[in-house]
Amino acid sequence: MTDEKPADVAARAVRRLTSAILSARAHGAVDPDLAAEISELADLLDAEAVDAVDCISGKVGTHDGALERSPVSGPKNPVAIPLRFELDDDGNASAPAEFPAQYQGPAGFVHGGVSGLILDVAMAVANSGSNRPGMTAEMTLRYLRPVPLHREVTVRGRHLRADGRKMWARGTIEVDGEEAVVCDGLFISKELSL
Ligand SMILES: CCCCCCCCCC(=O)SCCNC(=O)CCNC(=O)[C@H](O)C(C)(C)COP(=O)(O)OP(=O)(O)OC[C@H]1O[C@@H](n2cnc3c(N)ncnc32)[C@H](O)[C@@H]1OP(=O)(O)O
Repeated sequence: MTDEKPADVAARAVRRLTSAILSARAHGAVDPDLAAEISELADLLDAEAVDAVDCISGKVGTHDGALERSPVSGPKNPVAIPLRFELDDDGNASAPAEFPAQYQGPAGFVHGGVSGLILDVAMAVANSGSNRPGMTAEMTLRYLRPVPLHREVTVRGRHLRADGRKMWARGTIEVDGEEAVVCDGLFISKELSL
């Protein structure tokens, strides 16, 4: 018996479905009956969906935090891997990650934009872990070596320093202990209201 929420279970199934569609035989061909069945399931869920803005603002009682719905770490977001960040005593964030087929850029490797997305959140988590949350203002990415799909890599975020409303952070993706992608980010603190 698992205490996993139904939405998390559904999101995990959709992730597997996405990978399976991309990995289907005959270059992504999916059986037409199966495709229709998947579409019917989507129709069923869609019919029960609440207004997206009400959902984000919590008006319908579904607000459960940015991390729950994040495209990087959200267990109920099928787009997310999802990454589970841990914070050390200094507020540094780290998470193991294994990227499936839907994140592919060059054949066999992770898309560079996906690496940027992941590192943005890794830095944001580290800033928050240092009690300095903020909005991303600038990111500079250096791609040193390709990040392989289907292999465990390590994602890290580190809050570097703050000056007034500005925060600087660094994010890295490491493959076999070596830096493959390095991102320097500037964040600006800002009051947010939904
Ligand atoms: C628990 C963790 C949860 C994680 C959640 C995931 C979060 C992931 C992070 C994101 O995805 S954030 C979304 C992407 N980013 C945005 O949408 C930001 C859009 N931009 C803005 O909202 C504003 O431009 C911004 C808040 C960044 C700054 O606008 P403000 O009007 O508040 O700032 P202002 O113009 O007063 O500038 C304040 C200082 O920052 C500086 N600054 C602002 N933008 C800059 C920039 N882009 N580059 C360099 N410096 C910048 C500006 O020069 C100034 O410096 P000084 O104080 O020294 O004069």
